[in-house]
Amino acid sequence: MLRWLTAGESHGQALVGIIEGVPAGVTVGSAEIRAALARRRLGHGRGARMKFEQDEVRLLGGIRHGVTMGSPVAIEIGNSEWPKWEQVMAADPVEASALEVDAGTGDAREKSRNKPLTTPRPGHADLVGMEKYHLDDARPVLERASARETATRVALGTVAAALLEQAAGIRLVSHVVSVGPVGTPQDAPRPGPDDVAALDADPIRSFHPETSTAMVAEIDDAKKAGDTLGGVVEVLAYGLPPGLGSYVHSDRRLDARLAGALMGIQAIKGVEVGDGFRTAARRGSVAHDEITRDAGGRVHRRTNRAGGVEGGMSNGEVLAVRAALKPISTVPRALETIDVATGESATALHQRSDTCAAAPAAVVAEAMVALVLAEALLEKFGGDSITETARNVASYLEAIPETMR
Ligand SMILES: Cc1cc2nc3c(=O)[nH]c(=O)nc-3n(C[C@H](O)[C@H](O)[C@H](O)COP(=O)(O)O)c2cc1C
Ligand SMILES: C=C(O[C@@H]1CC(C(=O)O)=C[C@@H](OP(=O)(O)O)[C@H]1O)C(=O)O
Repeated sequence: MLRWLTAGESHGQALVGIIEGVPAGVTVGSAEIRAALARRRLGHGRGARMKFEQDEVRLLGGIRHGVTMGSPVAIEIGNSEWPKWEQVMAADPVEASALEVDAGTGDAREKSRNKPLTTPRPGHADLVGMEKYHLDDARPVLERASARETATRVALGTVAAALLEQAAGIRLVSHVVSVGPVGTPQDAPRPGPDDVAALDADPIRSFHPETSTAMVAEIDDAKKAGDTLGGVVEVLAYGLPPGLGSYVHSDRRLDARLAGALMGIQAIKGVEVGDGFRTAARRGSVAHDEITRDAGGRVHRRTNRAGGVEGGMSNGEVLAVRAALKPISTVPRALETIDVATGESATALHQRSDTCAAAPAAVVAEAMVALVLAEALLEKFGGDSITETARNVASYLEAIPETMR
């Protein structure tokens, strides 16, 4: 069983993630985790914070000399901006004078950071969070509702991705399909697992150069107008064996688990497996993927409209899932809200913010898919060491009759 958990606040000292159930023998270390975290910081439309903040990775347990030991893997991501927030986000009580906004001593900026946030942003967790947890300040809400937490998921996803590749040769790639109204043409080529460097080099993680240019222009335009944008991201997984997940019960369906994991990312409002909503508009004769043999005699689907999942199970084709991201809710031209301190009408709080988070959201979506697939892979194949898992995958594939593969 693979399970994981994260903790930590956006402006806290550090984020922490633990993943338990990783077999021994997976080669992974801080270099890979740092590289994945760097990819999550990329993307045109990211705000100022991404430029000056560093992710400081420390592996606290579960990995020795670059190889997992079978014990829980614990990862800390330190926040290099912590000294500025040390008093505001201190775990233990601090002297009131250290937090008084107008005390006139110490770091005035840190003190202003402690001002109660009472004008909740429409579209963020602020207002409902204050109602639910009986708070008169949005600070404790936004600290955890913030997508800063996705750094931990990307770190844990890196461990899951290493497991998938080393046990079964599964490789993942993520890209941005649309930004606001600017979409990649339907027939544009999709990236393969060897295209990751090209995607990392693109300003918006697009695989289509003309669309990328238009996406960047759209983001610049929205930013100039004091506005924000959403988009659609896609994750592709290559090399999946058939049979991950199951049709036998709703919560074992791979598509249901992927959808839940993707919807669990901040600001994701829709998920599509394969052609999803587009399939609903087709007739059956052109909606499904005919089963045939390729030139090499291997069974495959002529098309992949299903996105690699049939009956809640991976079918051996490329897995393709998309997630729709709503526009950033901290809108610079500030939306109407109320001041919860007075009950009067106000404009929503606005500090620095991302204009569009599509590129990092793609990397986060890839991590979530890796975590779901790793869990499904271990569920089917087990193994306390990666060699045991790999052996189980190989013998399962060999046991599928020739007439079916
Ligand atoms: C990678 C990423 C970065 C984000 N950056 C911001 C941001 O800078 N400002 C903001 O208001 N929301 C940002 N968001 C979105 C908020 O986290 C999200 O709107 C908030 O959690 C409310 O969305 P929900 O209703 O889906 O929970 C970001 C989301 C992601 C995935
Ligand atoms: C810090 C990250 O994203 C943050 C996610 C976020 C939000 O509301 O979700 C708001 C912004 O933080 P702040 O309000 O402090 O500028 C983003 O920078 C990150 O992705 O590492």
